Amino acid sequence: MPLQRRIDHALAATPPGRCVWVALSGGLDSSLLLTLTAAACRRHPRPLRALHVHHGLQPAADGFERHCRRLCSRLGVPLFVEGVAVDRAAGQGLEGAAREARYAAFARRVTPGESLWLAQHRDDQAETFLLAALRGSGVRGLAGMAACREWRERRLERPLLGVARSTLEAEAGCRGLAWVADPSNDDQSLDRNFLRHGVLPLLASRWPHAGDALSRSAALAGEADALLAELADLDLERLGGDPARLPVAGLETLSGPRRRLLVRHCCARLGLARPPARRLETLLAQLGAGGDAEVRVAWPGAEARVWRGRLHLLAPAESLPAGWQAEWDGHSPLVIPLGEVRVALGRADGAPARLRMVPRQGGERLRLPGRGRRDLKRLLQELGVPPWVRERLLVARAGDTPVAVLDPVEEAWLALAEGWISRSAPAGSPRPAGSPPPAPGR
Ligand SMILES: Nc1ncnc2c1ncn2[C@@H]1O[C@H](COP(=O)(O)OP(=O)(O)OP(=O)(O)O)[C@@H](O)[C@H]1O
Repeated sequence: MPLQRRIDHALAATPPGRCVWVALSGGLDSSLLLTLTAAACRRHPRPLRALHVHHGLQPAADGFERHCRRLCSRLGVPLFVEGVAVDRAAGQGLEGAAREARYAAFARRVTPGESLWLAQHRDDQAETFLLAALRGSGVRGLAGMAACREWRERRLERPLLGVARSTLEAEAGCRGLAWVADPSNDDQSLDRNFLRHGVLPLLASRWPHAGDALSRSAALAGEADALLAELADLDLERLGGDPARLPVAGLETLSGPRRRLLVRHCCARLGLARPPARRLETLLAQLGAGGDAEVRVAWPGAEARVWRGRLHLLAPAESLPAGWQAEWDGHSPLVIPLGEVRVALGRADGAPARLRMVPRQGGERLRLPGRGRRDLKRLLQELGVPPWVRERLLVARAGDTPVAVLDPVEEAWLALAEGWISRSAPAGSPRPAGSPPPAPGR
């Protein structure tokens, strides 16, 4: 299909009125994508904007921005430039850190409900497939980049994913299009560049359709991955349907591969990082060992615990700074170092409250309505509160007296002393403290 028609189709499939953003690096692919999309917008009018992220990592970066400005002004497309600070010390390599900063900038600019178009093409997909194979990935990694998917309530699309780089180069040549070359794309110490310049041309010299074949394999792996997700959903349904609390006995009825699949799938459903293969093996071996041994296996971005026969998948616990406590009147927003907690608390008789919020220390006793003074530890056991939740509890004290117990992550009062009531919370930020950040994906 001719390139322009491909983009026209993609735009026609975008609901009228929905804003389309083109992520414009200034390279050949995204400069061409913007040019084609601007032309398509004349036939299928949609609000169109370009977004350039200035990473500030190399002297050439100002030149990228200048090119983007020139191109957008020629096409009459509004350009937004986002400067980012790349955290080189984040332990994921410079490329990974730049990518994370770029996606954070995309999320800042592009509003939920809008579409973001990226210019990756078929040869990028072939490289991604090979990189995944060289890491020993399963079908999910081999599937590479999705042509279209939901991302943080936005629509992420790659309308050029089925198009060969050579086709894009030819089209840009015919149009006399200008673009900027990123010198870091020639650095063959980077794996992707080594594949691009060294390996793929060699493969293509023997198998001219190598790029096409590899990207077809990626698409087939994507289909297999979708089928596995359906299988995992069926298993999850059979085991009660709660991805955060899987029954260990039910898990043990599954074959090893299905058990691994289900745990990974549940992590994804919960927005948690999937466990690396070896961590997952450790976890499942501990489950298989049986008994009440306290199982706790953590990996970056998530952890798993077993309690009362269930495997709990959790965001990693965030702890409060040592010695932290806060004065609170019970109705103003309660802000703790983990975020804002949307709860309110008051005296039943309406008298003003002067409270101090402190982490639970142990040994607290509460006077419960109709039950007298009760030991908090026993009370939490009776309520079936898991140990890791007990560790994060805050106690509201009036003077020295504990009057309420708060789970700041669930934003819920677990116990209230006689004379105290939970009130409706002040309006505030929608993020519950401790909720995991959405993971960037493919
Ligand atoms: N600095 C940036 N600002 C905005 N979008 C970007 C930026 N860098 C990359 N992108 C988007 O992500 C896609 C993939 O990035 P990648 O680094 O593989 O491409 P590139 O070689 O820099 O640029 P191009 O794809 O335009 O030739 C780009 O096509 C573009 O849509």
